Amino acid sequence: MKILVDENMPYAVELFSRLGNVQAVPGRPIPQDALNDADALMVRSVTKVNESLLAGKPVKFVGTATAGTDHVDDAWLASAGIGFSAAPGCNAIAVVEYVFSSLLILAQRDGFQLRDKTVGIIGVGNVGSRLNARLEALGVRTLLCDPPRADRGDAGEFWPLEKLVAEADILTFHTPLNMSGPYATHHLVDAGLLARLPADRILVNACRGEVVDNAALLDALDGSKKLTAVLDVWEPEPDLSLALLDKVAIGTAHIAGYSLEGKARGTTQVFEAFSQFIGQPQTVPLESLLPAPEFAEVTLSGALSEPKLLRLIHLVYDVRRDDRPLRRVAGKPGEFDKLRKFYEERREWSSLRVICDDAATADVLKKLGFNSQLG
Ligand SMILES: NC(=O)C1=CN([C@@H]2O[C@H](COP(=O)(O)OP(=O)(O)OC[C@H]3O[C@@H](n4cnc5c(N)ncnc54)[C@H](O)[C@@H]3O)[C@@H](O)[C@H]2O)C=CC1
Ligand SMILES: O=C(O)C(=O)[C@H](O)COP(=O)(O)O
Repeated sequence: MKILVDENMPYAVELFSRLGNVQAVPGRPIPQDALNDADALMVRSVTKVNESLLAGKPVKFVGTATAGTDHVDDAWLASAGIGFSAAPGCNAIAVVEYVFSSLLILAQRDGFQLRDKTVGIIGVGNVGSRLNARLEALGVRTLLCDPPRADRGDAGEFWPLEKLVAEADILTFHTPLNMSGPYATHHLVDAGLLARLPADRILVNACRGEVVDNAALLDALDGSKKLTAVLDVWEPEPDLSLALLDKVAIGTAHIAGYSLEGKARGTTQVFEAFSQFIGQPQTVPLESLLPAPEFAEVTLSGALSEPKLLRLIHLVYDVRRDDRPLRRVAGKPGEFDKLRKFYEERREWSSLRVICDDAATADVLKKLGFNSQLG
């Protein structure tokens, strides 16, 4: 059995070799001839998986080591009898930590406390619900918008997007890209929404570029009303608007989900789904794959202020390390994808043991996802 894997899937060659012959290939573009004798294909978000890629090929299973699935025509896969699995939630923690780093940097730059702001979360799934829990642990007021969950009658208080537009100081988007239907998200942020947004708001997009009309956002950022934008995703990728990059406070190359843990979970989730599909079920504990972190333990004295939290989280991940290189290379062919391919190792907050002398601090840090303890 031949299994094609995207070369940007850590641990994929090692794991899938347990099940067959593995070939690692680039995902954008995927070499067509490699598909001619492939039984299974493991991709990331940069590979469009549809009839034109796979019709007439022997592929029986497709896995995507990603949370988003807008690059996969799953209806066509089902009609062609091809098995499919994504990796829901694999990198949700990484996206949350990206958003926290960004917001605390803006708080420091603009002289505000996050806990004095209201954060509107649009899309309260794996990312949005974890973000909500961590913001609540810090005492930040949140407003949640998730019409599909509201319509399903899920527990919790869900609001229409317009309430968030009117009341939230910060709007952060964590929806799938839905091109149509009752819950369409394509250009959910358009010129009209941007015009209704009061001054001095922060907008974060770490889901899909097309959820925000990038031309309208550029116009808004060029206008007289103060607006701050953080963009990890662009319309289009990889050829983002250089004018827009110049105007955003933080801009990165679609790496919000790129913690080592997040990428490794993506690989293990599709590996486990595929091993099940072929009748050889196997599970892989994440700890068996991950190396020891660079910084494993720190001690923290006293109560937790936001500036102290900013310094602590930036021992693990500071989003500015990803903003600078994008500004350096944006516009040069191939460089966006290179930043993603040669991504410097990044860990999640849980990799850092924090020994605290203050019980309340230890408690908050645990709720935020650190491995904290009273020592
Ligand atoms: N920048 C990055 O590196 C990453 C980006 N993503 C993107 O973020 C998206 C969200 O990720 P997850 O939370 O893991 O997905 P998820 O599927 O767990 O959650 C998405 C939530 O959005 C809600 N939703 C759907 N349509 C909506 C609408 N019109 N308005 C408001 N809410 C709506 C859904 O009901 C669901 O609760 C993914 O679909 C993916 O496109 C995900 C991971 C990493
Ligand atoms: O999981 C998702 O959805 C994402 O957006 C991924 O983090 C994107 O990473 P690649 O699959 O493009 O490497």
